[in-house]
Amino acid sequence: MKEFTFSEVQHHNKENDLWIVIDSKVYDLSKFANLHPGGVSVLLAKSVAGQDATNAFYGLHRQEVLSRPQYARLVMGRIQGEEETFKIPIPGTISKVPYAEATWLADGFHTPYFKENHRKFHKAIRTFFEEVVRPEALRCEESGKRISQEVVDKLSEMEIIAMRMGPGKHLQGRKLIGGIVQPEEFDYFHEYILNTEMARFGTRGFMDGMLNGAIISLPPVLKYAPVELYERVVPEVLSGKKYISLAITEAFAGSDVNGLQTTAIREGNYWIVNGTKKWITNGTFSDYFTVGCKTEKGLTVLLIERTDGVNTKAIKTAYSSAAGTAYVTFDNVRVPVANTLVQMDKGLSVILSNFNHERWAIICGALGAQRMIVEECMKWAAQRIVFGKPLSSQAVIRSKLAKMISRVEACQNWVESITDQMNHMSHEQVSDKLAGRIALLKQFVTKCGRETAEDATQVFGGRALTTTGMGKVVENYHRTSGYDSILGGTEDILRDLGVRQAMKKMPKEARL
Ligand code: HEM
Repeated sequence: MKEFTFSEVQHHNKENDLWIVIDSKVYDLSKFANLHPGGVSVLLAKSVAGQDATNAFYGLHRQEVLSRPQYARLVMGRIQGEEETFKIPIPGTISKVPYAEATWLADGFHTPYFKENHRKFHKAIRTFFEEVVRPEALRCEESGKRISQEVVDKLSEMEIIAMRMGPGKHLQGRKLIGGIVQPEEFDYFHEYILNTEMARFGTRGFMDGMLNGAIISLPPVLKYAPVELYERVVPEVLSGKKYISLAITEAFAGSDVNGLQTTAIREGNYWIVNGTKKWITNGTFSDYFTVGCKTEKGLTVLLIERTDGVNTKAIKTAYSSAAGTAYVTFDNVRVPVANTLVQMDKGLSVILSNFNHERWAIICGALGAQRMIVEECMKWAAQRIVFGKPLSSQAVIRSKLAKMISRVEACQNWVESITDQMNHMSHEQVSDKLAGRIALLKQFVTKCGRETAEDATQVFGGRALTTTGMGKVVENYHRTSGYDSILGGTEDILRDLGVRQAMKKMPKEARL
């Protein structure tokens, strides 16, 4: 790279002949100045034109701006004898910002839960997500387009779709992340890593679009489908060739699954299904739907294929339509009886037993996102200069940071302890012992997340209100953190469930 002295740079300080230095690199902005989104005048200011504008730059732009190809081209050399300080982290790097990582990932800390294999797995996942998924996530979040087949194929090659269903026999014979973890070794801490890592891009809509529909709709197929149906549908979904959604919620009934109005009426070897479903994640592009229907005596869960009479319509929501959120209608849909996922009229138990894993997965994602917001705020408070000092020199900002850190650390420890319990319990034990605790944990994590979203917005000020620029990650989080607090059960419902479950187990002899 060509080298310059600082005094050489200083001569180029006017329109059409404009150089600046950012972190030891010399940029020629002569042609770019008129195209600069922040305007030309700011670049011609005395403190910027021909000067070292590192602090001015980092007060106004995210680091990623400089790595965009159209801007990276503006570099013409570097200052003699100087080294760059702010290196763009290579994919897979562990952040050194205090509290930006869970303790188990931070240098010099210990963990009773995560083993060497989890660390290897984490490194591979973070690298893969940052190299392959992140660029796609940013593109889709903005355009509203669904995840491309190319990226889905890469996810399936790594067996990420299969791993997101959790540990189990569906992993047998699969080469997970090229063989880094053996199918029988894969546990809920591995799955926790997948869920937290995918939440780190500030792209909440895309995150649901990254086939979150499958993690809630395929488990009933894995558990209850007759052999023939299983052997056809499961390989298609886990290889990313077909998509699947859970269709339970209706405009008529959300958390009250008993109030569903979609009906399935038996006619010989078929069910005739009529009704509507709302807020169906991935519904706009799904081939299969795991559907809760009202039948003569109760509820039945059917696997319905996208055939005649099944229609989906995109619903506009607060987050990106990359999630594929749909309104689904079933009009006289003929569903083979062989597509019944559970013995007739036992549907409610299928739906309810599915909720614990779904809620836990949402918790992990919400935790990953909350932690990423703490990192954003720590960095911003350190680099933003106000009244001649870093933002962190203000006690009120430090107080907000303290609250954010305390919340995320409390959530982290509770999540790790519940995840450990899941590793040691059967499906039935989880339903019996953890349903209430997972419900309480979820409402706690999402409430903390929403409080952190509020604090982060105050810390970033106006920047947290724009979808581009410095505060874009906080803006996305503030706009979308409510999703975690609603999907899989609202906070109020979960608080109630948690306490009801505890009350059921109160010993009769307990007295003050
Ligand atoms: C290589 C040099 C630079 C490049 C490539 C660049 C690029 C950009 C881009 C892409 C934006 C849009 C917002 C974003 O995506 O972050 C922007 C905004 C802006 N830039 Fe620059 N910029 C450069 C240097 C500077 C410098 C030295 C200043 C000094 C004051 C400056 C001041 C601004 C301002 C005031 C805004 C508007 C910020 C806002 O809306 O909050 N830029 N710049």
